[in-house]
Amino acid sequence: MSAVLDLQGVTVRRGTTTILDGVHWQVNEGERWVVLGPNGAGKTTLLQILAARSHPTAGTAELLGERLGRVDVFELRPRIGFASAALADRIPGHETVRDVVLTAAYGVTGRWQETYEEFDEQRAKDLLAAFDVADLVDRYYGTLSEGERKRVQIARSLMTDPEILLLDEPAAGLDLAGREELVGALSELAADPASPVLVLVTHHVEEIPPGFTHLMLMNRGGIQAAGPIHEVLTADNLSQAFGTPLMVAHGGGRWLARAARPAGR
Ligand SMILES: Nc1ncnc2c1ncn2[C@@H]1O[C@H](COP(=O)(O)OP(=O)(O)OP(=O)(O)O)[C@@H](O)[C@H]1O
Repeated sequence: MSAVLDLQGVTVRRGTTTILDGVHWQVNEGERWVVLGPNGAGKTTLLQILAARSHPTAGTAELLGERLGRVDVFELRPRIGFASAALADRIPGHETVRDVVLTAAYGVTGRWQETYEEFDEQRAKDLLAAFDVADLVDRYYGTLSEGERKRVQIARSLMTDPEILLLDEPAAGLDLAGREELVGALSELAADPASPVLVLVTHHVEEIPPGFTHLMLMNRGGIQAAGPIHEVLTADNLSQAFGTPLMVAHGGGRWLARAARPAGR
């Protein structure tokens, strides 16, 4: 069985700066990955490659068996769901929630003159229901709370029934209740065998939904450690990646991290 994502020596340079430095990484069918790392580690740059929105400067990236540089990215992108703050910023505030989700079928963010089948309409409704926002279907996107927007964005990213789903900091900006609801929804997504391969980027171990199976810890454009989450998410690995002594605890399917030495001592 070939890997769903296969990066071999992926390097990204911008000018004289090396942002990703020889990344080797494989993701297989059924896996649910968290990518964790400090500011500037290269997480967003990595996701841009995985979303077929950027090419490596060196090395090879195979997404769904297709090598970047040898494939029409416009055919590849609908097979890869992607939700990020940058994409969300392009959604017009006057778009209805229904259209925000529906327009993903054409890979656009504003409804124009496309026609949609009843099948598309039903799928959009089902996805909104799956993320508990079905009752918002006629609301304008610009009137939603941040938590509601995040759920709509994830529903949108699943509209094309992708084989990979990339989520860039989905809990950023949410309050505690909003974060917990989103973590619950993502945990259900992770548990569903019909879900695509999931890759979730975050800065915080508290945002890792139960059911995520693997972790890649990034640091300075490289991989600090990668593998099954219970092997990789250790105090030593986390402390090295974030450059400060940290402790890690696990319970009830959730993770928690804090300074190894309590503040003030
Ligand atoms: N076009 C560019 N030219 C020069 N440097 C860049 C460019 N794009 C990104 N960088 C640098 O590459 C590094 C990695 O950026 P990236 O956004 O991938 O990190 P990140 O892990 O997503 O960070 P954060 O957690 O803060 O979002 C940063 O130091 C950033 O300043």
